[in-house]
Amino acid sequence: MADIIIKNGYVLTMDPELGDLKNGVVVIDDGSIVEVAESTEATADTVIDARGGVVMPGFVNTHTHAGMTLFRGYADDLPLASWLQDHIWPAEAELTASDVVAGTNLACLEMIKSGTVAFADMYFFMEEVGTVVESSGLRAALSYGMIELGDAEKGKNELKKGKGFVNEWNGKADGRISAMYGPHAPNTCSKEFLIKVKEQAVADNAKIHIHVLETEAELNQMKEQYGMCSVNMLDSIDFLGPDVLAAHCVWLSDGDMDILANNNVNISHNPVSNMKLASGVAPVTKLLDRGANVCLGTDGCASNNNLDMFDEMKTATLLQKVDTMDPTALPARKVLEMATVSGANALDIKSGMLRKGYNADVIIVDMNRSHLTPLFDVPSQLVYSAGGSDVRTSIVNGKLLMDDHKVLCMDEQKIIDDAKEAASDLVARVDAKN
Ligand SMILES: O=c1[nH]cnc2c1ncn2[C@@H]1O[C@H](CO)[C@@H](O)[C@H]1O
Ligand SMILES: [Zn+2]
Repeated sequence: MADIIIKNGYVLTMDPELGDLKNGVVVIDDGSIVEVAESTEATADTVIDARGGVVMPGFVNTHTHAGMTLFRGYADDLPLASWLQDHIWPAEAELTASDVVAGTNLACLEMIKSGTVAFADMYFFMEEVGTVVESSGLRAALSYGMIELGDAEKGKNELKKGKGFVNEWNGKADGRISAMYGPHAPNTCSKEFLIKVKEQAVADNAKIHIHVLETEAELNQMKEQYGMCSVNMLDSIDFLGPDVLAAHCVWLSDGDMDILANNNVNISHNPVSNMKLASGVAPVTKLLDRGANVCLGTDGCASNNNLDMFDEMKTATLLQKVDTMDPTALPARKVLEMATVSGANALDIKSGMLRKGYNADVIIVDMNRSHLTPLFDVPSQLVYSAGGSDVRTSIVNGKLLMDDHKVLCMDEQKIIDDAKEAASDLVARVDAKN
């Protein structure tokens, strides 16, 4: 007897070999998908009727700072440098472990409700973040954000903290959690420090999550400091490879794109954040033309201001269309692939596709809604018309986290109340200091 059978739904497998099943079944047992077919002989403890819904792999959000949900709406309509240096960093200086717990719980709740099954996070108090993720039921690749600012002594401490986290958390929660090294960016971490980080990551068999060429200011600073851009500098120290998740990659030359693609670097595109902070437009279409693995992230809630991957997909495609002045750019199915298959590849998890042997990380999207009617093309509808609140059911690692819009793994109201309180106390502390 299997654990769960989902039947009567439109199964969008995202598996190029299997394609879509207009009326199919997905059978789940012991955390994995054991069958995806037109029908099944199997029986299960739980049978979910997905009539009127789309059964699909859940989303992989490849760049966020979950704890930053507490800063949702706190400092908007500002350029990145001032946003970060004058508002976010002073506020983060007051953050406590319990604030990050409250913010990360809120983020996990929001992600579960909007169909995200896995995310890559870079932040502080990561042990606490790990504990929250473990109990939420989600899957995550977590990293402690190391900011060294060219200070060798600070660098030593940061790397020690990063290493401590990697050694303790990589593979935890039945393998749902992986731990990465998180050097913040090439302009906030020195070349010498980045060399050490790479060495340590290789030694620990851990991946690296880093911001790269998010702004023109970073590009100019790097040229001044090193006589070359971030991508060239990282390439010069053999930093780049399939173990690297590079967030943003907005200010790339054609040569930089070749380097990233040839080194199989995973690129997290975060279009909403890039538009909100007016950072620029990442050359996604050109990167994809070069065969690069481009995935999708929301970035933190202070620069988005939500964690909804549906918003991210729609924005990604609209932005490429207007940037290239080509309405055929980044079609719906391709952007869905970025949000599922490519994200799973970037985090090296067997999710992002409904296929036998893959993780049972599955969502059901309710299509029986006014704004989703009529339904001619499922990928188009998901990308251009649907939103996070259309997600009805969420399963991660074979466990039901939300069933028919009811969250089963956490106390929704308590999480909202705790986050409200933590945010207002935090802002009061920041105001008292400044
Ligand atoms: O878009 C961004 N660019 C650069 N830094 C960011 C962005 N969003 C958040 N952070 C900052 O990165 C650190 C993570 O450990 C935090 O300081 C967070 O505020
Ligand atoms: Zn970021």
